[in-house]
Amino acid sequence: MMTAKRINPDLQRERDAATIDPEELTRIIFDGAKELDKKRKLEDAVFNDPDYKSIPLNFMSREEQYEEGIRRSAIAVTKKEALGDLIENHNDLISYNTLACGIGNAFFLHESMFADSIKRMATDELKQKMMPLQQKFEIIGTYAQTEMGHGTFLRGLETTAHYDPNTQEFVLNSPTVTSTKWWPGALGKTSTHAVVLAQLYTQGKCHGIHPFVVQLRSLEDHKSLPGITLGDIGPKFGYGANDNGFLRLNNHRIPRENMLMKYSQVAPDGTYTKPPKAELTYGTMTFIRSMIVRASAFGLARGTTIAIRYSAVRRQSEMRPGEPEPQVLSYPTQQYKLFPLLATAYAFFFVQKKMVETYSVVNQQINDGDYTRIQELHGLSSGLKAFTSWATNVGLEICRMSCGGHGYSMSSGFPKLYVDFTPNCTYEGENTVLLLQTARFLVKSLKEGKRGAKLPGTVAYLSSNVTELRARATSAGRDLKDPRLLVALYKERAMRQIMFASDKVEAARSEGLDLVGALNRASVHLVRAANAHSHLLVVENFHEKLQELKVSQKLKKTLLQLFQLYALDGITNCSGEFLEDGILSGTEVKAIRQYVVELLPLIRVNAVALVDAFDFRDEVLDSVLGRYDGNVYEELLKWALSSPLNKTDVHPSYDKYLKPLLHRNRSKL
Ligand SMILES: CCCCCCCCCCCCCCCCCC(=O)SCCNC(=O)CCNC(=O)[C@H](O)C(C)(C)COP(=O)(O)OP(=O)(O)OC[C@H]1O[C@@H](n2cnc3c(N)ncnc32)[C@H](O)[C@@H]1OP(=O)(O)O
Ligand SMILES: Cc1cc2nc3c(=O)[nH]c(=O)nc-3n(C[C@H](O)[C@H](O)[C@H](O)COP(=O)(O)OP(=O)(O)OC[C@H]3O[C@@H](n4cnc5c(N)ncnc54)[C@H](O)[C@@H]3O)c2cc1C
Repeated sequence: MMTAKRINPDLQRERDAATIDPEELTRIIFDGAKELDKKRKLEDAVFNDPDYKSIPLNFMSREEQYEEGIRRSAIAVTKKEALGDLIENHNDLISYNTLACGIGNAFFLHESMFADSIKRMATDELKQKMMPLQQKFEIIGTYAQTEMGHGTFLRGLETTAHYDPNTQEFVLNSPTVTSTKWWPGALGKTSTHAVVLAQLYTQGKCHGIHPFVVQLRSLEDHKSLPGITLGDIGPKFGYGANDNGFLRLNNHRIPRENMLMKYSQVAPDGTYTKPPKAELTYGTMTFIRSMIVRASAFGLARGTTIAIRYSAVRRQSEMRPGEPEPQVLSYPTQQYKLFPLLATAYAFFFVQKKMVETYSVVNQQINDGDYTRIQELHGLSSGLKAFTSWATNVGLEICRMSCGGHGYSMSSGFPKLYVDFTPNCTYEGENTVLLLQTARFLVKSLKEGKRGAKLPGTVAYLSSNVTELRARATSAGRDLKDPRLLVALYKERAMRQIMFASDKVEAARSEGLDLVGALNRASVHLVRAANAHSHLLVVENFHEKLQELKVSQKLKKTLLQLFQLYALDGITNCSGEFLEDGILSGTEVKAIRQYVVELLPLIRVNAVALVDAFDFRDEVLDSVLGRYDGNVYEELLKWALSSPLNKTDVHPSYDKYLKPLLHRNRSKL
């Protein structure tokens, strides 16, 4: 993209009129001036490097995309070594890789799920052998769990690992077509190794799924090893540069030591020792789920940046004859589409920080052998992953449509943004399934709370009862814009939804259904309850952040408006749940609907500044509509002219097909 020469005057006016300093907010989003500086230096390192330049992805075939992804990912590994202090932690690494690899990081799973599984679950000996190879990129790993027949139901996986005490090896097989490993990223062509999840058999008994490190390809010529059949699963909705793959195993032998045996073991004679907690095998998924909350915040921030900047530049429909056409951002309906999403992006930025903090604290406890909070972490990460990724998924499509026709062009950046984001709702646990996991934890917590047990932080409110919650809400006063009241209202709504779903579970139980059957019968209500709980966590956390942040008064006021918009708009979207138990009256819901509309012009003053604060460089945004300088029309024309179809004035198909058609009657004339 060209460097900005002149800023579009409409966009400049928006920036001049803002009451907040976007930089103050950017520092908060990126955890302070030092971290922000590091982020920007990383961006400079990538975008000033000619090795990272390529033709736009949209003009490449899938094979070219794959090759370009590998090229960039490979050079990113070598260049990263020269960046020293700029890459201090996992977040820096993700940011760097996302920037450098651009169209798709071929080694994401190598550096996340493959490495994390080994770190988390391997014996010290296996760790010492594998980690240096992994870290120096002498091998490339992926995480092969999902099969053609099962992704969600892990206990139903069919791949087998039979222990042979004579050779002290596991023999791996894919016994059916449906047991073919299917979907793992970078499995088809790139990876040399995988953590493979398989049903463990020893001494004639099945002990359920366990992870094994399996070499797939030769480290000399990259050919697949005997007993291994590998390939790419073909083109997908998005992720064109990634070789999501399939894997079949045919009597493939691996040494006993390649089982990840920190928690469960198979002794040389085949004796099995079970783990202290079966769920420990699932830890790597919890880790990525918590990262998806972060990806949701960034995804929605990116969508709203494009849509709001473009809406400030786009003028349409003179209201009265002769009047200048207004910026579409000035229409209340356009504001109503976009500003609640802007507020949501901020709410998600704050909640992802909480998610990451909680994950790191509980994960440390798990490493130290304390498993008391493992269920809470699972309930929290599953709920927030599902809640935030669904909202972002829907929000991105609203952003795209708010850009009218130009939103449909690849140049808008939306098609790639959407197709790459939407699998966040599916992978790492399909969202409905995850909300059911959260609900299971909520129902249990409610029961324990009633028994007087002390509940962990995120569900502590379930040890109160609705009368207490109602009394607390009333004591907060009845100013419907008061954050304390809004949090109390969300709390009561969540509690009531959880109680309702629990009652349905109990009713099914009293009809004689077992717990699983009862949970299944009540599952629609349970999903609603988990959703309401996750919504509450986002609202409550946003409120806590408002109180903690040490910022200028002007920014505080704007953040408060965003909080109010997020919370009030959320009520209007689920008003039935607030009305049915009298948490709010019909008159109050109507008043809230009006407050939402009244907040829109207040946010409007700072809308562009609020998206500028997300600090997306044009190269990252990759959108003609969302450019910082707002020079949309000139760049749209340039973009179209660069389309390969425009390389020649007359396309070769003219001679092949059009000319014979157009000229077919000429000889008869
Ligand atoms: C600058 C940009 C910045 C961007 C930033 C970030 C970028 C990040 C981007 C992310 C990109 C990600 C790419 C990832 C690629 C995808 C990888 C995959 O999909 S890999 C494939 C992913 N595949 C999937 O995710 C598969 C989904 N399926 C599953 O996880 C499981 O089958 C299940 C959970 C649904 C059921 O399991 P099952 O064994 O049948 O269990 P039951 O139901 O019978 O419950 C038994 C007990 O277990 C308990 N428990 C369960 N889980 C956990 C846990 N994690 N922990 C603790 N506990 C857990 C449960 O609570 C219950 O307890 P209790 O009530 O008895 O006390
Ligand atoms: C882009 C992409 C990358 C991926 N990368 C990897 C990877 O690297 N490694 C890997 O191992 N896997 C990977 N996966 C696979 C992914 O993890 C699974 O697709 C995911 O876990 C969902 O499982 P499924 O496909 O079996 O869906 P299904 O479970 O078949 O879902 C289909 C429908 O059934 C419903 N459903 C299923 N079970 C229940 C239930 N118990 N109760 C109610 N409803 C239910 C779901 O809600 C959904 O509506 C990837 C997938 C994608 C799309």
